[in-house]
Amino acid sequence: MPSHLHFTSMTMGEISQAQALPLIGIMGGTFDPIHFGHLRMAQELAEALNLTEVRFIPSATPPHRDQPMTSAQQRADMVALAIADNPLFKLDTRELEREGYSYTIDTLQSLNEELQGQARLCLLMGMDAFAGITSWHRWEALLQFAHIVVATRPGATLPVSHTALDAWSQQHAIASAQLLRRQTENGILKQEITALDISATKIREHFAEGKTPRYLLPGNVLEYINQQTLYHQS
Ligand SMILES: Nc1ncnc2c1ncn2[C@@H]1O[C@H](COP(=O)(O)OP(=O)(O)OP(=O)(O)O)[C@@H](O)[C@H]1O
Ligand SMILES: O=C(O)c1ccc[n+]([C@@H]2O[C@H](COP(=O)([O-])O)[C@@H](O)[C@H]2O)c1
Repeated sequence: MPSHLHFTSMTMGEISQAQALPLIGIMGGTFDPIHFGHLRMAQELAEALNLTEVRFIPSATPPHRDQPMTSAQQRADMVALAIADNPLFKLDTRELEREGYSYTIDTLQSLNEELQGQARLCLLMGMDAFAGITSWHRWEALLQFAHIVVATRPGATLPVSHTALDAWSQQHAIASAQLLRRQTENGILKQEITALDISATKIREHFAEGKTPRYLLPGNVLEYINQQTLYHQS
C-alpha cells in the first residue's frame, strides 16, 4: 500500500462507505468574465474524477487582487448564463451572501456543514492559483475540508523545489484520479487537461483594445457583456 494511504484508524466498513460517497467539485473564481478555460477545465475534471456535480462559486470580494471591474452579481449572472445548458454544473452564490473577504476555507467549511457527510469535496483550481496558495487564509487547513485538484494551465508551473508548497504537495500527493476516489484522507492531485491559453485578463484587454473576444467565451455571456456595456466598451 502506498505510504500516503492512512487507513489504519478506520474499519473496512468505514473505508468503503467513504469511497462510495459522491464527489462534488468546487470551482471558485473571480469569473471576470467566465470563459472557455474555466468551463473546459470543469468538464474535464468532472469526467476524470467522476464528479456528481461542479459548483461554480463566484468570489464576491477576492482576497488577493484588486476589486473586479464588474459587480459580484454581474459575474454571477455571467456564470449562470455560461453553465445553463450543462446539468452537471451549478451556480452557488454563498460568497455573495457573506460580508468581508471571500475566503475559500470559510466556503469549504460551510459546504461541509451543509452536506453533513453525505458527499466529499474536491477543490478545483488551475496551476497558477495553486502556485500562490501559501498566501491564502489558513491554507494548510484546506485539506481538512476537501481534496485539492490542480489542473495544468499554459504558462503556470509546479511549485519550486524546497519551498513550503513543494513539501506540502509532496507530502499529500495523490498519484491518480482512481486513487483519489479510493483514498479516505484528503490529498492533492495534479491533473493534465487540454491546454487553453485563455484568461479573463486577455478578454478584458480585447475589450480595452476595441477587439472582440468572440470564441474565447460563450456567445450568451458575450451578449450579456454587450447589453450591460461592461469592460469599458465605448
Ligand atoms: N485557461 C485556464 N486553464 C486552466 N485553469 C484556468 C484557466 N483559466 C482559469 N483557470 C482557473 O480557474 C480558476 C478561476 O480563475 P479566474 O476566475 O481568476 O480566471 P483567470 O482567467 O485566471 O482571471 P484573471 O485573468 O482575471 O486573473 C483559477 O483556479 C484558475 O487557475
Ligand atoms: O482563501 C483565500 O485566502 C484565497 C486567496 C486567493 C484566492 N482564493 C480563491 O481562489 C479562487 C481563484 O481566485 P482567482 O483570484 O484566481 O480568481 C477564488 O475562489 C478565490 O476566492 C482564495
